Amino acid sequence: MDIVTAQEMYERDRVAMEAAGLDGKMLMENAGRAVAYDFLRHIQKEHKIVVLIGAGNNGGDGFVIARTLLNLGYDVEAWQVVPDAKTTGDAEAHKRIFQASGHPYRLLKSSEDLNTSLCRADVCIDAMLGIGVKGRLREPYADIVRLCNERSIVRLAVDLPSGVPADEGEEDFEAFQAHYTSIIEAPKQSAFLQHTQPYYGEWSVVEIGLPPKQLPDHRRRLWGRADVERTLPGREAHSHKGSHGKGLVIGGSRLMPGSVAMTARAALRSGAGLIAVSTDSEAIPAISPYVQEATFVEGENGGRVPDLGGYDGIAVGMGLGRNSMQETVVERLVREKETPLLVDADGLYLLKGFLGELKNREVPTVLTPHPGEFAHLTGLSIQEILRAPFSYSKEFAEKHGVYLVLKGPSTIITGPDGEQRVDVSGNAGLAKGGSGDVLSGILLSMMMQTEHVMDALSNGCFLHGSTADLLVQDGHSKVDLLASDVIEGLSRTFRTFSS
Ligand SMILES: NC(=O)C1=CN([C@@H]2O[C@H](COP(=O)(O)OP(=O)(O)OC[C@H]3O[C@@H](n4cnc5c(N)ncnc54)[C@H](OP(=O)(O)O)[C@@H]3O)[C@@H](O)[C@H]2O)[C@@H](O)CC1
Ligand SMILES: Nc1ncnc2c1ncn2[C@@H]1O[C@H](COP(=O)(O)OP(=O)(O)O)[C@@H](O)[C@H]1O
Ligand SMILES: [K+]
Repeated sequence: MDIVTAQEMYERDRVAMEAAGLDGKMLMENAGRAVAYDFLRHIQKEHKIVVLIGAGNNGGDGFVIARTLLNLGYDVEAWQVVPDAKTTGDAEAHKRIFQASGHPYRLLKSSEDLNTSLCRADVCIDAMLGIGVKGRLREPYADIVRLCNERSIVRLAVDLPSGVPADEGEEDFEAFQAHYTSIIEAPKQSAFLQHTQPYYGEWSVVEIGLPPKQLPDHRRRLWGRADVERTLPGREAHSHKGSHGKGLVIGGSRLMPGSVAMTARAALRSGAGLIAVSTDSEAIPAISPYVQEATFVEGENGGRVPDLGGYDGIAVGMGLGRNSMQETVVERLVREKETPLLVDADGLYLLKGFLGELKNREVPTVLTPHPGEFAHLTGLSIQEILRAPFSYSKEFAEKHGVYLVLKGPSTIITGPDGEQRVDVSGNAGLAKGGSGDVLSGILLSMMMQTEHVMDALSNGCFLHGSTADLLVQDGHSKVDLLASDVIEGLSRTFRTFSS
């Protein structure tokens, strides 16, 4: 499913009209009806419903929604919150259809009148502003949004909660606090950002009849279960351990043996054929009982970088430490040009001095920072990154020729050509030390078994997050979940794909 900016959404509507002959009124009818039927899951016949209608096309959708619900026998009051002269075009046309169907609407004169209605209502549908919002809410919208947010009432939003910007980059806003948002056609960037996503509540997307084959490809999409089913590598009856990748994991130290142990075990649990670990010799006794299937390797004079020949993928950085000796390890790996490389955790800190060399690597380089690590790599603040993660990821990945996995509740995966995928699986049970180490192991394994790196990374993120989701539905809570539980839970997730 594509993720769009407001501009891209307008472009899609234009293409639908020009290339497929759909007209704006038709799209509005489709949108309003699809949203109304989507809302039925959240409303009951005995509910009193208030529909708030703004001046633009979002308001036009509101007239269609109110008419559809009235036709179905629901108790609906439609409130147009702006003067009649403000509604024009398709929205005005649908207002006429609404009236011609025998339905009256109320015009907002003062917010007290509306408040009386809201006091009696069980459900409030926000069809005031959608992707056309610019800047902070003006009156009367700001006042109405405050009234709605204060009331204990079910709040449903059409396309976007009014006031929430569609695009990333905007921080100064006030908005309708929805319990549920029915998004029209394609999720907007703000559905995935830490500061805007909470206004949406739960959400889903309704289809309104745009012609998929004619639409521009903005190369930014939500990665879901169906995509994983389509691209997840299988296991041939005649495969052998060499068919599934020989990986090297470099990291861990005397005081941090667990990280690299979890990476190695997660890689094996995700199907890697062979895993070798290069770590501090003092850490080996702690690691080997936990991953008996792994072998241990070392470089000359007990060094961290062994002979790198023969591996299908290398992951470096988990629990590695950050001194100058380890910096040399990262430097050597960056200059090694034959093996796909994943860099995480301490490796990312040490990588900063060698960013300029990444472009020279001839095989994929994958960086897996959380926002703090990405801030270190870019010199931006965490807040700046969270405000516009799509653009900063794209800029960085294109500039350095890397695959970037920017982790968080919505993980953004960006390719060196700027393509982006978003994974929203996972839950706050993963907000615990070690989750990232497990993800690195899964990603290393997927990279070695999948030709297409973007698929490998997207699938790996999905497997990690959806395992955590399965575990908290059954057997665990978000409080007790451990990173090592996610490793053992992978078997359940893989079984859902093979059955
Ligand atoms: N064919 C299509 O495109 C389809 C579109 N669809 C629907 O249309 C929606 C987009 O419609 P849209 O472009 O009319 O914008 P919309 O969100 O209604 O807002 C515009 C109004 O907001 C006002 N306004 C702006 N900022 C403001 C502020 N800060 N504070 C207060 N007011 C503010 C602005 O006023 P102005 O600045 O012009 O005075 C103008 O009156 C989209 O989200 C989807 O629901 C579907 O029907 C499917 C087909
Ligand atoms: N609240 C959350 N919801 C969903 N996923 C989360 C949440 N918090 C963390 N995660 C996921 O858990 C992992 C944490 O990685 P990271 O921050 O590197 O952890 P650590 O370094 O402690 O191992 C990432 O994959 C991230 O997407
Ligand atoms: K809205």
